[in-house]
Amino acid sequence: MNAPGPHPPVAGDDIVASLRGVTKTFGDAVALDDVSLDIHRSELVVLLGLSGSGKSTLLRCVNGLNPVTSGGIVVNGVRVDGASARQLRTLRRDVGFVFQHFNLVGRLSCLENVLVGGLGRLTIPRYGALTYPKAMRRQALDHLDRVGLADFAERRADTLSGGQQQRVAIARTLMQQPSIVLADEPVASLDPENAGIVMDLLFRVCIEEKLTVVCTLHQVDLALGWAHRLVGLRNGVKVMDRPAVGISRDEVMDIYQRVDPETSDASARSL
Ligand SMILES: Nc1ncnc2c1ncn2[C@@H]1O[C@H](COP(=O)(O)OP(=O)(O)OP(=O)(O)O)[C@@H](O)[C@H]1O
Repeated sequence: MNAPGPHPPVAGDDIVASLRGVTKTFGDAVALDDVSLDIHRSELVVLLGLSGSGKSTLLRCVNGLNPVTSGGIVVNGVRVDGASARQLRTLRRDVGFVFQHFNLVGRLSCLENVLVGGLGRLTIPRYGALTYPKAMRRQALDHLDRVGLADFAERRADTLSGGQQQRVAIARTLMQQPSIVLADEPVASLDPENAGIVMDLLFRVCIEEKLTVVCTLHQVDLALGWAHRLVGLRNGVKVMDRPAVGISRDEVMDIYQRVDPETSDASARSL
């Protein structure tokens, strides 16, 4: 596997997702606290922070899975908070989601799992790979080839290793033809070697396709190697938002310092 990419310049300056003063609470727990953030087209943003700092909640707010408590989110021109169910369905067709646990249908073949990514473009449901249009089957095979799994097309997904399953999930996301990809700790359940391979693959194809990516990650070195921008969360507060170029590992590790809950707000906001 090649070394991480050289931080290619961001292709566009236009903002495709914008969060303004977003707060999300679950009962008494404040998962996001007045977070504002702009994501630019083709930008690769990595969210870092301790477990429970609000990273997954932020991703889920962006595609409307978590309604915000206050504040506003606009994605591809659509106001997510307050969007109708129909608007959300349309939005989600354009926003791919890569999950930690892959979310494949284990009893289906790899090819059919990838084809599922294209369902949003069809008007009637399909059962079995052969019921999809031939052009889509060819496309799905191409995506499997791209992630190095063309030979596994007919294999049941649940017979693959975790790393292979995540590669199928990446092919499924490509099949969806999204403009934005949200990835929630996509390699958290993989061993370090496979984590590196899968992350390199995900970032590489997203950069090649000029996709906008927001990814939560605990692997700081991978984030430093690939991301255009690093955003740090601590106790739901945005404590860092910087281009990845020029930032040191120590500065990134600062995000992971535990803080006294009595003073966390003040110290976090002052960063
Ligand atoms: N559905 C929920 N109900 C209640 N509390 C929740 C819910 N989802 C998240 N939280 C709380 O919100 C806070 C942020 O959680 P979140 O999962 O966003 O953190 P995270 O940074 O993604 O953590 P991890 O790295 O472990 O995935 C935590 O205190 C969590 O317990």
